[in-house]
Amino acid sequence: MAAAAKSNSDNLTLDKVREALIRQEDTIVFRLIQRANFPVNSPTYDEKFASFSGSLLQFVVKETEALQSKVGRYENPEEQPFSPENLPPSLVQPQANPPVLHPAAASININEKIWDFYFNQLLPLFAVPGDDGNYASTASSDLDCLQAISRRIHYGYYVAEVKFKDAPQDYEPAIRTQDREGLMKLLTFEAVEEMVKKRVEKKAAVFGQDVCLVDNGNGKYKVDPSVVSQLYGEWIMPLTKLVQVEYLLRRLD
Ligand SMILES: C=C(O[C@@H]1C=C(C(=O)O)C=C[C@H]1O)C(=O)O
Repeated sequence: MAAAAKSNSDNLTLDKVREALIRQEDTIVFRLIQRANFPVNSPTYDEKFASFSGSLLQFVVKETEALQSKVGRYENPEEQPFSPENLPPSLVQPQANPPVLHPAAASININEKIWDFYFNQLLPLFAVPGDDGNYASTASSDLDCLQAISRRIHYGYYVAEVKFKDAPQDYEPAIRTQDREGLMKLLTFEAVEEMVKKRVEKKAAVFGQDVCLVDNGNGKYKVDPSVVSQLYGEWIMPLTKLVQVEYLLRRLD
């Protein structure tokens, strides 16, 4: 949870936000490993489900998000739905904490981009071709992956907020001129990005090996560690930065 980032905006530090991102890496790696238990299972996506207007996957996403919305999931700014149309309202009493983020965060949802790269580019890199008939498990496992990745990317709101608060004099001129490129330069730390890619590759190797009592496993990984590094380098970090830029552009509204 975003406990560190949420209690009070004065408690928000870049170190704490980065710690939260590091913990989320574990979740993402484990969820990919879980999804890799099943082959691609294309009928989950390609066939219309019963009398529903879309696929089994779309049905699972819509129904799961409706339930989660009722129990307050989307009251957290970093939780953004994939199927936002006609979501039922939360039945949970809103928390009285003072808001940490600028209200603009609520208008930034880039889940369409996440959905697109996940199914069209990432999934074929780590799920083997084939069909074992486990479509329901496949769909919920996909949603688990999508939600973990989406939360990590939309956590960019907090990263941007803390960077802005730490150096408003640097960010304000670029925000006033709506200078996307300038903002992107200000918030990018290439050395941090290189460390993130190396660390997630190592996590995928450590978490995804077969554990045996007699030796150190067979050297095979459940998800190729270089795919996890690619996931971060090509999609997760660029999209986290996109969320940061979108948030900052509206930060003075
Ligand atoms: C998230 C941050 O902002 C940028 C994005 C990063 C990421 O998504 O991991 C890493 C470094 C920065 O270029 C950060 O500074 O920690």
